[in-house]
Amino acid sequence: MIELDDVKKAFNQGRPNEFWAIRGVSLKMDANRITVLKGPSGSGKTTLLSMIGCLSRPTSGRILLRSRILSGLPERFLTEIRRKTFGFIFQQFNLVKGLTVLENVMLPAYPLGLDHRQLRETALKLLRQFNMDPKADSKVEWLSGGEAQRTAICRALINDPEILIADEPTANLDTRLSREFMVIIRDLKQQGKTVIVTSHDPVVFEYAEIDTVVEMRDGILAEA
Ligand SMILES: Nc1ncnc2c1ncn2[C@@H]1O[C@H](COP(=O)(O)OP(=O)(O)OP(=O)(O)O)[C@@H](O)[C@H]1O
Repeated sequence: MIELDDVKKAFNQGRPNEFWAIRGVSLKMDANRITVLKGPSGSGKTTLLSMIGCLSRPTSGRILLRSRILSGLPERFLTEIRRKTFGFIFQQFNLVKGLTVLENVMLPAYPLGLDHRQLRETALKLLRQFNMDPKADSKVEWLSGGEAQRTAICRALINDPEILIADEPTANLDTRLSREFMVIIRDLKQQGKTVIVTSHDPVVFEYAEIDTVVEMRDGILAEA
């Protein structure tokens, strides 16, 4: 489903502080699988994930989604693919303070211009699924860690993405909540989602339902 072909990424290219964060990664990720990118801090996991999720572009090499080359597409196509194909869960969950749980979940769908009432129904349905409906009208700043996590998951799912991308999703969670997160990920896979997670948390990469663990070191794949 996703193919990386000798992908490289440089920051500050051509300047004295030029840095190659990804130095040539080739990788295939199948649909409906859970893939974990693991590796030490600074090994390039987030950089690689953001290129897969069309949040940034490779300096060289190709990224293909269902055999379609993404890396050369103009920005507006890339944005559209990003919105419709990917759901994102970030380490700090990145919920928008001052807004309610329901408003946060609806946010990624606004640019798609859907009917507001229908969108609200979809968001409430997701919140019910994750037992967050009693908190729909609460401001996100008052949520517990587990509630913030479930809100972030609902938000990532609002556009019914095929691929869920999670960057260090358990970094701020205790072991119990981290395990709960993995159960949710497993359920999402059973519903047909493809999941790509970066993590250096053993609760994540040692979880039995993981299909593939890809290890990174200094911007390349570590030898198995
Ligand atoms: N915008 C940037 N400009 C310059 N260097 C960057 C930039 N973003 C990342 N880097 C560098 O690229 C390297 C890889 O960073 P990345 O965030 O991908 O690592 P990571 O494996 O996700 O680390 P962590 O586990 O700590 O999140 C790091 O050395 C980082 O300092």
